[in-house]
Amino acid sequence: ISQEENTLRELRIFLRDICAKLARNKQFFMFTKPVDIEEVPDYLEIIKEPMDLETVMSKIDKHCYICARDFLDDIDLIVRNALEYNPDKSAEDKHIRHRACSLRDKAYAFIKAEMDSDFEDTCRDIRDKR
Ligand SMILES: CC(=O)c1csc(NC(=O)C2C[NH2+]C2)n1
Repeated sequence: ISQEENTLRELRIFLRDICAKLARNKQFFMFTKPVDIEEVPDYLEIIKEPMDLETVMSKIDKHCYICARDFLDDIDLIVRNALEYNPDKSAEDKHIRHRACSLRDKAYAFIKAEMDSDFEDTCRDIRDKR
């Protein structure tokens, strides 16, 4: 098995651990599964590229992420979608926007804490030459 495959396997192990920790957090339950269109019928009229933590987990297993940056781009998409769909001054919208910002900060903090930067640099080199 090539050194590249060893590196990408280790990346997947890191990302599964971080994604599981985010999905376990009760604060983020509204981000753990795709929005139910029966419950929120206008969601797909507003949000053109839905994303959620269960989908992120399945993308890890499908080898969609070659570096932590790719993973964080999908976390940022979850956050952006929540901010766009919940723009109002209402307490409910403010609450969801606050949780979305907390999700982003926790994800970035876990990556920074658990991944040394030269490991990410190695992953970027693999991505950039593919
Ligand atoms: C995942 C996500 O961002 C989401 C799910 S429901 C929701 N918002 C509401 O249900 C209403 C509060 N203002 C609209 N946002």
